[in-house]
Amino acid sequence: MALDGKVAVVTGGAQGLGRGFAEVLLKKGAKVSLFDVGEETGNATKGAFEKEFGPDQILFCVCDVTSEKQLKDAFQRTVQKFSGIDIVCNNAGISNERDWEKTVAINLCGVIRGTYLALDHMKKENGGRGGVIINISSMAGLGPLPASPVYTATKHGVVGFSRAMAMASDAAGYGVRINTMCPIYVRTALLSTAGSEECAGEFYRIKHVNRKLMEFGVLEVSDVVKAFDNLVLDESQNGAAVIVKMGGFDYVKFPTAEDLLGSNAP
Ligand SMILES: NC(=O)c1ccc[n+]([C@@H]2O[C@H](COP(=O)([O-])OP(=O)(O)OC[C@H]3O[C@@H](n4cnc5c(N)ncnc54)[C@H](O)[C@@H]3O)[C@@H](O)[C@H]2O)c1
Ligand SMILES: CCCCC[C@H](O)/C=C/C=C\C/C=C\C/C=C\CCCC(=O)O
Repeated sequence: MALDGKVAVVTGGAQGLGRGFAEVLLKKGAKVSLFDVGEETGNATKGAFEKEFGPDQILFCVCDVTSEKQLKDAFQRTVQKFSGIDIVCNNAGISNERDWEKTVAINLCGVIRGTYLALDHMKKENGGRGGVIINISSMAGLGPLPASPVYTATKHGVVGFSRAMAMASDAAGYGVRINTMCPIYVRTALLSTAGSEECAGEFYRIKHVNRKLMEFGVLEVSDVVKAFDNLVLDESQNGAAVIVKMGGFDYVKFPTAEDLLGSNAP
C-alpha cells in the first residue's frame, strides 16, 4: 500500500508511540487525524506537525475513546475534512490496575469501538475504499505480566478480537486487513508511570517482577515505528500479530486447531 494521499487515524496520537506512528505516516505523504484525550499535548503535537508537513495534512480531535459519541464525531470530522479513511491505528492505552475498569474501557473496549467505527467508514460494502487497521497490543497480549493482570487481560483481548475480526473481514469481503502489534517495553510516559503505587495498586508490592521482565530490554519509539511501517505496507498480512523486540520484529506463530486438538482436529 503506497501511503501518499492516504488518510489515517491514530488514537492516542498526541505523544509516545501514537505520535511516532503519525509522524511516519505524514513523512510518507499521508494525511493524519489524531484522536486524543490530552488537549494540550494534542495541540502541541498538531502545531509541530503543521510546521514540518504543512497545515492541510493534519487534524486533531479531542476525543476520549471510551465515549461512543466522541469517537463517532471524531471519525465524522476526519471523513469530512479528508474524504474517506484508509488506515486506522487503535493505539490509545493506559496501565492502571487500581482503576482497572478504566483500563478495560480504554485498552479493550476502546479498541473494539475504534475497529467497528473504522469498518463503518472503510468497508467496501458501505462504499469505503478498504485499507488496514492496526490494533496496538503488547507482549503482555501474548504472555503474563504478573504485576499488571488487568493490563495483561486487555492486551490478550486485543489480540483475540483482532484475529477474529480479521477472519470476519476476509469472509465478508470488507477489503480491510486487521493486524496487531505486540511490543516489549518501550521508553514512553506510560512505561515510566506504570509501576507506581498510583497505577499498580496492590500489585505495587510485586513490581520487582515487572522489573525482572524488563530484562527483555527497552525499545525506543523508532524501533516500533519501523515495524508499524512494515505492517501497514505489507498487503499480504491479515490477522497477524507482530512481536517487536530488541533486534527487530517477527510474526507470532499461534497454535493451529491440530496443535490444540491433536487427533480430534477436523
Ligand atoms: N510503552 C510501552 O512499554 C508499551 C509496550 C507495549 C505496548 N504499549 C502500548 O502502546 C500504546 C501507546 O502507549 P505509549 O507507551 O505510547 O503511552 P503514552 O502514555 O506515551 O501515550 C498514550 C496516549 O494515549 C492517550 N490516551 C489515554 N487515554 C485515552 C483515551 N481514553 N482516549 C484517547 N486517548 C487516550 C494519552 O493521552 C496519550 O497521548 C498503548 O496501548 C500501550 O499499552 C506500550
Ligand atoms: C504495565 C507495564 C508497562 C507496559 C508494558 C508493556 O505493554 C510491555 C510489556 C513487555 C513485556 C512483558 C510482558 C509480558 C511477559 C510475557 C511473557 C513472560 C513469560 C514469563 C516466563 O514464563 O518466563
